[in-house]
Amino acid sequence: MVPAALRWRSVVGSLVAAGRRRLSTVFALSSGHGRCGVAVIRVTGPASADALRALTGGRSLPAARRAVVRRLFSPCDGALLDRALLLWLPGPASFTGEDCCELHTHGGPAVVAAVLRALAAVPGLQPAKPGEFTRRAFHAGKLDVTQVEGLADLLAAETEQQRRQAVRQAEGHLRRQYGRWRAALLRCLATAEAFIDFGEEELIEEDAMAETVAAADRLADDMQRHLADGRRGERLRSGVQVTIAGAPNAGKSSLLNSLVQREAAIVSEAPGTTRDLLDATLDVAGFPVVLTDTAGLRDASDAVEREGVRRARGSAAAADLVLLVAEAPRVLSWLDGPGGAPTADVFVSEQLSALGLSAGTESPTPETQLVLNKVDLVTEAEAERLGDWCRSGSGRAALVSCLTGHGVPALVEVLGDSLGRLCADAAAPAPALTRQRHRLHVAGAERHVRQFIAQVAAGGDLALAAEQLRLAARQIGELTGHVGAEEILDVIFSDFCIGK
Ligand SMILES: Nc1nc2c(ncn2[C@@H]2O[C@H](COP(=O)(O)OP(=O)(O)OP(=O)(O)O)[C@@H](O)[C@H]2O)c(=O)[nH]1
Ligand SMILES: [Mg+2]
Repeated sequence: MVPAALRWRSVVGSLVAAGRRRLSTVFALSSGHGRCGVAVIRVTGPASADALRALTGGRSLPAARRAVVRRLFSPCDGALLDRALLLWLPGPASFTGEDCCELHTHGGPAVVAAVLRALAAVPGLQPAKPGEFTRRAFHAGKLDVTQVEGLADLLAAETEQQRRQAVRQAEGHLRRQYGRWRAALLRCLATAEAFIDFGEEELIEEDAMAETVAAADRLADDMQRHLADGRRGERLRSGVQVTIAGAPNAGKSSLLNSLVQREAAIVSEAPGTTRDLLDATLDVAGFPVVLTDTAGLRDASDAVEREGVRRARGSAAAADLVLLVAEAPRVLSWLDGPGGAPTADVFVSEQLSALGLSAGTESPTPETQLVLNKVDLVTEAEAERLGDWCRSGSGRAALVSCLTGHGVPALVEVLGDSLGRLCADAAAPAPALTRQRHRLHVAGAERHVRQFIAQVAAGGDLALAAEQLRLAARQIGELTGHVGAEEILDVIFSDFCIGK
């Protein structure tokens, strides 16, 4: 009878040799850290089968892709570690394209630590770096860079709409669109090159070139449409900037607190309470919002307040949406004042310029939603009159009392509709680009395609024109990672989880 320790040593010994001649195999805890019911530990690489055998006391591998329950032992001394659910996922039909296995162990930190120690003792195995599983999937051609980005976004998604956009990108929606464009570019390039080689011998039909130019034109238009999305996909990914602005004491900080449902900002009856910008994140109808409270806008004598006002104006100018807060009683007296009763739109633009928020000629005035606060201080009839007046404009009425909470749910609904317009529709058939990187490459590709068309139209050298198509295809290649992916992957994985 061979002693258990010796038996285990011989299992380890035979694996040492195997480990040395093979590529690396990596493992990591893929589920979250801390105490939990079940922890998922993943292994990928050629020694995955050895790892499974080493931890199950040399038993044969389970059937592929069938969950089995087995006891796990330390490969060093044969000690029982846990009873776990195992999955054997042989390549290439696995996430990474390599042989993989998953160990679903009990989630206690000591169990996880013991199983990770046991895996580290298997020859050829080493801990995975952040994003290493996904990097291997990319190198196996399972994912392109846009899908890797989609996965990163899916892991970071905090709202429902972000999740929807990210999951579609991870599933390959952008990949397919860019793949079609690249294929179309290569077809155009092939015809152009055939013309260069054989055109003079009249082996190519005359209208083949005209068709190629027409196809390039359609492609450039597709790219242009894709770019003209008002940054809606990027906004959904990174959050919509909503700035609360208005005169001092209008109730801006009170509104921020009502929307985020906590006392995030200081509220007081002294005008000029808020000095600095205060950000709070919030999920409105599944859309991610960064809500910013600002200093009340006025000509301040105090230097600190003046700086606050400057920052407030900057935040409003850069915002996707401004919530312009005004006090309902003041608006009423303004309506009854000598200026008569102009429409709500006129009021908004007058207010924007009086507060120094209208952008002038350089940048467009930000989208603005008027919010009339302190409706608890006006009569019901007056509130009704204000509501009608608001509806006379292009915006929707938002009469609230931050003190009583009246009208806040209706404002959230109005806000949700605005966000729906400002963000990409995650269910739309045409996927939206979600990063500035995408925008730069698509814009570059479109520019080259248009140059190709212009050069052909001008009767220029076809070889030079064809070079533009090659450059356009290169831009799309960089976008999807067919060209120069490593640097982009390094950036993406720099904040990726270990175990993914
Ligand atoms: N009656 C009434 N008072 C309100 C309401 N909302 C805010 N207030 C009061 O108005 C005062 C100013 O509120 P804040 O939220 O600090 O106003 P603000 O616009 O942030 O003011 P600054 O930061 O100074 O520009 C406080 O005394 C609040 O309690 C409301 O709906 N009704
Ligand atoms: Mg304030």
